[in-house]
Amino acid sequence: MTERHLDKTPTILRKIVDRKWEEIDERKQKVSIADLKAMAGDQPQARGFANAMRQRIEQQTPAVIAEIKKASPSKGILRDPFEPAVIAESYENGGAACLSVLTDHDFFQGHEDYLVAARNACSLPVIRKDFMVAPYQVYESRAIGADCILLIAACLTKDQMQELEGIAHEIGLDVLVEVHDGEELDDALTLTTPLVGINNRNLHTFEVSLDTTFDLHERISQDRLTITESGIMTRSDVEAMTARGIYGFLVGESFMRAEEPGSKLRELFFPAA
Ligand SMILES: O=P(O)(O)OC[C@@H](O)[C@@H](O)c1c[nH]c2ccccc12
Repeated sequence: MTERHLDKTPTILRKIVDRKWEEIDERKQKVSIADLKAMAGDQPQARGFANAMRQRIEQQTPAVIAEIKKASPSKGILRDPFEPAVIAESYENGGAACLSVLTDHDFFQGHEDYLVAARNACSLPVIRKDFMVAPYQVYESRAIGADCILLIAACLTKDQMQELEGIAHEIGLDVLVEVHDGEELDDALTLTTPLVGINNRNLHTFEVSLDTTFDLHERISQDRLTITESGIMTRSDVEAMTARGIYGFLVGESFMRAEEPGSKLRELFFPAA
């Protein structure tokens, strides 16, 4: 693979990506890419992820991607016991627009089965949250029923992102491209997807600053949908975003730590409802 980001790639991300390539090799021994393509082809039409986001954002209503995540490298275990189907239902009742499910095993304690269980428990579109580096994973995402995939600019070159986006769109998946700085945003804006996520978490230091969104959002044109990601914890964080015209959100931790994730979503985003 071309590794343009090698020197600036943060250690943890580097480790995760190295592990992904091993994992893909292991998986290829069990299920061939041809089998995955066939399974992907047998899936019913995807639930429109980008459309669900666009509809709300155009009405200037919060479009919340509610995340199902058991643990993270920076925070450890977030929720135990962890019941993806119960959480998914709760999120739908709380007014989520879409779901995000972590499927990475080794660093986030996620699983493909969690995505399947969550998606079956509700009618919301679901993004597979994982570290996509190869076409194999894109077909696999469609085969397990995902509606959208994540492309993280910090671990992919522009060419890789364009290739993976092309495959995703060809097989009916939406794409969310994630950036953390101006250079990554330049690459991301060469893609055709309307969904541009700005990660407030610095993957070198794990520090979170909402200024990342405020700064980069200025450079994103109206035809794209900005989604602010990570570190949204309070009602005033939400209001700081909507005051700047940002209505797309991706939130995990603050929901995962709440007893009722959907009630927490409602409290943060729809306090009057
Ligand atoms: O739990 P938080 O701080 O609300 O963040 C959610 C989401 O943004 C975060 O999980 C995330 C953003 N980009 C990622 C890429 C991989 C894994 C996880 C992520």
